[in-house]
Amino acid sequence: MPDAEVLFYPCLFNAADCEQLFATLEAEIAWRQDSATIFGRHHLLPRLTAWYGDPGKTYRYSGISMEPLPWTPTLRQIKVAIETVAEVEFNSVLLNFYRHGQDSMGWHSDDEPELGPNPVIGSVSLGGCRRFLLRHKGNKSIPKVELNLTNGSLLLMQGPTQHFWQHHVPKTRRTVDPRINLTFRVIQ
Ligand SMILES: O=C(O)CCC(=O)C(=O)O
Ligand SMILES: [Fe+2]
Repeated sequence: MPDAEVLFYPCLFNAADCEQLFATLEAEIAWRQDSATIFGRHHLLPRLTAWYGDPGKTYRYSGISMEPLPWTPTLRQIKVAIETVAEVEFNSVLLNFYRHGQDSMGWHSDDEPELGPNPVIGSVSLGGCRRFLLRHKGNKSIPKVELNLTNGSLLLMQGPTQHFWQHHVPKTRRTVDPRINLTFRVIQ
């Protein structure tokens, strides 16, 4: 991929660990359905979300401001596991719960100013496999890149990726298992 640094580890966690991590996170995370304000109108987000991290690492996007909840042992366990691969110390994590195929994430870049100039995003997937697409923002002749974010995988996006590329998780009419995604971040 030009103008990007994207690394994919299909099996960071084994099947037994994935099952246990999914069940714990599904039960213990304070999932909520937020609404985003677009042109002055409120829209429920098509997924559940939660924000955990070090105290004071406030996260703002689409008119939402989230104060982090404190790390749980399970979140710390996942954080430590991916930090050895990413060689970065993350201080916060945005969690997404895709309940079914109609839950999704629209095209965006993770380029909020508080993420700094070249953010490292460590994205862990648990549960149902979903398609993940990347498209170049400037040059439409560069083909889209498609990945299947499998159970137990880690996707690292770093370097200039967020400047030049957007990504999304499309809806699907297929029957898919619920999916938990954790995007670990460094808030400046
Ligand atoms: O669910 C995913 O794989 C993508 C999540 C994402 O892009 C985000 O939280 O910024
Ligand atoms: Fe993202």
